[in-house]
Amino acid sequence: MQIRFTKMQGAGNDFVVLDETAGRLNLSPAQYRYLADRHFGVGADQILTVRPGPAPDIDFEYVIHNADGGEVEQCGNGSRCFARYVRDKGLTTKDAIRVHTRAGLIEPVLQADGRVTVDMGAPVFELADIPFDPQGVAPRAQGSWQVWPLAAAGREALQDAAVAVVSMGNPHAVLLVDDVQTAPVASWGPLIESHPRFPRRVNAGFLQVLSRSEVRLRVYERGTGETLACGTGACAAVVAGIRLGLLDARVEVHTRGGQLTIEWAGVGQPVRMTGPAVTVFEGQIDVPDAL
Ligand SMILES: N[C@H](CCC[C@H](N)C(=O)O)C(=O)O
Repeated sequence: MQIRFTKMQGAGNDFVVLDETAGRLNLSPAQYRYLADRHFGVGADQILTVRPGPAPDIDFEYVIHNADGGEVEQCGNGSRCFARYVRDKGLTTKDAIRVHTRAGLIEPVLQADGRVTVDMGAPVFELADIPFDPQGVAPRAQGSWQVWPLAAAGREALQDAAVAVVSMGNPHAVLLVDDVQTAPVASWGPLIESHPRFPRRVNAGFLQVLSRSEVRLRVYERGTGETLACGTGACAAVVAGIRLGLLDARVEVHTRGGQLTIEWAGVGQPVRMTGPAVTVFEGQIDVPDAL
């Protein structure tokens, strides 16, 4: 099957964008994996699919698949690239669009400086909605909030690890570290991602607080591994930092791939994320029908 695609990146988190506004491609998980493969396919952290909106007052639908081929609820960096794509392709003339995702409605706004600001909706803390199953462990008070121990059979390396848990429509576990450069992302990331207390797995964020308005963040993403940036991860990390009493309402997040600005006014309020969205190249690829 010949497929046209656009390669994009937001703070180094990279995407293959597919246009289904004129009809469905009906790809399988194996075909999504093929597109994301950095040796046999195009190569990307996630595959973003553009579809017509499900209602007259909603401009588009946005579908996200991780590199492992699994469909997920939300992608922050991808939402900015999505907005850039539909504007540059002339699929809309608006600078502010309403987009339906599995996690609900988001509203990206194209800024004059080329960055994109997205209302990512309000974070969710109810454990069952993360989802997070404590499996009998109790939270530990930390600062003005709480964190959850991760010690478990088969995960002895996580003996001293405890995380804040937040959903941005997709699940996040946020671990405070002294230095992201030396943080055990490669070793602890997979152990947290597939931890049995997260029934749908989880994105694992490693957060270093530099000041009340500046942090460094690395994320081992569910279904993809460590990425150069994670937009929903930046939102979740700042929300956790604010609830723990460590951060103010507007925070600059330094990731390995670039800088994101996250703003949150408190529980019940939406998280606003601002950052880059760049088209890298366009192409066409023959995706095998049977994989
Ligand atoms: N790996 C994430 C999806 C992509 C999120 C990330 N790329 C972002 O920018 O938010 C998950 O499984 O929930």
